[in-house]
Amino acid sequence: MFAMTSSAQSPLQQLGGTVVLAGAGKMGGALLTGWLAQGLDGGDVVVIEPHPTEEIAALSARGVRLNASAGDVGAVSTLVVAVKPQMFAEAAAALRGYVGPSTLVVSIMAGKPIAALSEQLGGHVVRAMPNTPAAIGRGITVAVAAGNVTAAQRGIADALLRATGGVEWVDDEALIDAVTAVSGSGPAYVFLLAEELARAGVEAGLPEGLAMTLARATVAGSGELLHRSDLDAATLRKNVTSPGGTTAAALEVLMANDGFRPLLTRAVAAATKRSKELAK
Ligand SMILES: NC(=O)C1=CN([C@@H]2O[C@H](COP(=O)(O)OP(=O)(O)OC[C@H]3O[C@@H](n4cnc5c(N)ncnc54)[C@H](OP(=O)(O)O)[C@@H]3O)[C@@H](O)[C@H]2O)C=CC1
Ligand SMILES: O=C(O)[C@@H]1CCC=N1
Repeated sequence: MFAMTSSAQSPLQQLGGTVVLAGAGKMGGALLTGWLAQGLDGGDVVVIEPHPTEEIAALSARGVRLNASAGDVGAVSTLVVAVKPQMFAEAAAALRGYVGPSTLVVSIMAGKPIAALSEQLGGHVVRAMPNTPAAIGRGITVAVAAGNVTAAQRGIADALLRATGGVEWVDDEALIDAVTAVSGSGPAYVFLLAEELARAGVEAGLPEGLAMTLARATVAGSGELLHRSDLDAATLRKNVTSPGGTTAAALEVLMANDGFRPLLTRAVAAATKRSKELAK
């Protein structure tokens, strides 16, 4: 768990009303963890979730209200929509009641465009794409605001998203499909790398437990080095690669014409295409 800032300094203390989180699954739950860790008062949060985990249900001890009806919630400053895009049409019917004329709606759903959100929910829409390292304050989110989002609302969205890591604002909504494919889905590619590195280690003769320990520590340590270093990824890679050594032998395979580049290009293209399909 990352450190909590003092409540006096947290912009999450000044959101000016209730935050409703619809969908407290893997990503919504990660965001909520981040908000509470960064000083958002549980009493300012309502979670709408048909099947809450024990962890989410236990947050009632911190004042979080679970499945409070729209009529009981009062003025909603912000509705964060974190249900699956395939569930949105069904969810929207119930969520509309939480949205007033000046409610900020922050959607993290893959694919769903601002126009669909505005049409189904009303309010002032920010479309955002976070990723699961948000749970430890190390996420990265890209956000785009509808034309009717006020500067104050943009500040609220920024505070909520920044509580879980970095935030990049863009003006062009069309970028979000590729963003989803790179950083939204990206953690899965990195975890797959850890899985496959361990598997390849076992094939090279390592005991399974040791192979997983090495793969996990290598991916995590390399990620942390990339995070902390001023050097770019290519330079850090070159720093591992002794001339005529073992890394050069491996990179010859990974950087071949049919290697990592075309594979990742195809993977990102497939995810981008899927994001566009989810718009419907
Ligand atoms: N996972 C990730 O890494 C990322 C996900 N996203 C986006 O976040 C959203 C959620 O994804 P993820 O957390 O992975 O999915 P999950 O299935 O883990 O979470 C969605 C949650 O919403 C609940 N739910 C279903 N219907 C409703 C409803 N009508 N009202 C309120 N809650 C409801 C689901 O309950 P039940 O399971 O019972 O149906 C579930 O707990 C998606 O739109 C996804 O595109 C964005 C960035 C990254
Ligand atoms: O797989 C998905 O559709 C979601 C969006 C990005 C990460 N998970």
